Amino acid sequence: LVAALGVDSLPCSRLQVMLVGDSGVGKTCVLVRFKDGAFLAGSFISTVGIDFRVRDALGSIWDTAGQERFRSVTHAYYRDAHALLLLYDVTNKSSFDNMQAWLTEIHEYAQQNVVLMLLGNKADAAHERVVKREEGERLAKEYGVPFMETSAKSGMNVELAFTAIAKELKHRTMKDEGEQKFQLQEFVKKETRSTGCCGF
Ligand SMILES: Nc1nc2c(ncn2[C@@H]2O[C@H](COP(=O)(O)OP(=O)(O)OP(=O)(O)O)[C@@H](O)[C@H]2O)c(=O)[nH]1
Repeated sequence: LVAALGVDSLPCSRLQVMLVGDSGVGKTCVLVRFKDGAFLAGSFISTVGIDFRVRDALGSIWDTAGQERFRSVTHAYYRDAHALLLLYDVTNKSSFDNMQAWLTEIHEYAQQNVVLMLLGNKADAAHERVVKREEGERLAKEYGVPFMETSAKSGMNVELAFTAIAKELKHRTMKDEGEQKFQLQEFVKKETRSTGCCGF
């Protein structure tokens, strides 16, 4: 997992990362893209409850069901998560409107110091886009969370999202206080700028 996350070592053992957000926003696809470098096109198989796609001795990345009926199952896992990737779909307005409810839920069930990142997925689908990048940026700013747009289809920013949270977790658990503090927000801003995130 540590290698998959793109860092050399992670002092904190049993790291848990979770992907959350409405059904159909692309959580499973983002994780499959990260893990296998592939895109699951075509038929959409909804996740049931909770499913882990990446696991080793050091930790796991959990894919959760977005459907309301599984919510009580996923709540139970929130408090063990060290990091949460919260996704909406840029082609689905209600998935974006639901972000506030998700953020409230995270606040209620997750650990106070959980590493959180907001992702606007399906950025490749330019013609179907209904949520502007600026709207995502505004919401993220309001809640003080880092933000980027991703595409499981093209792979845009998928690895970067996992690398950014892994770097943040690594720096948080580092014993060496002399090390300069890692700034997740700054890292994300710089990296998304340098990769030119929205070239569609
Ligand atoms: N164009 C485009 N389609 C995507 C992208 N990511 C996912 N999809 C499509 O969106 C649909 C839903 O993707 P999933 O990854 O299964 O969604 P999910 O969030 O895991 O859904 P639940 O398991 O029900 O919570 C699938 O048909 C995917 O092919 C993307 O980045 N771009």
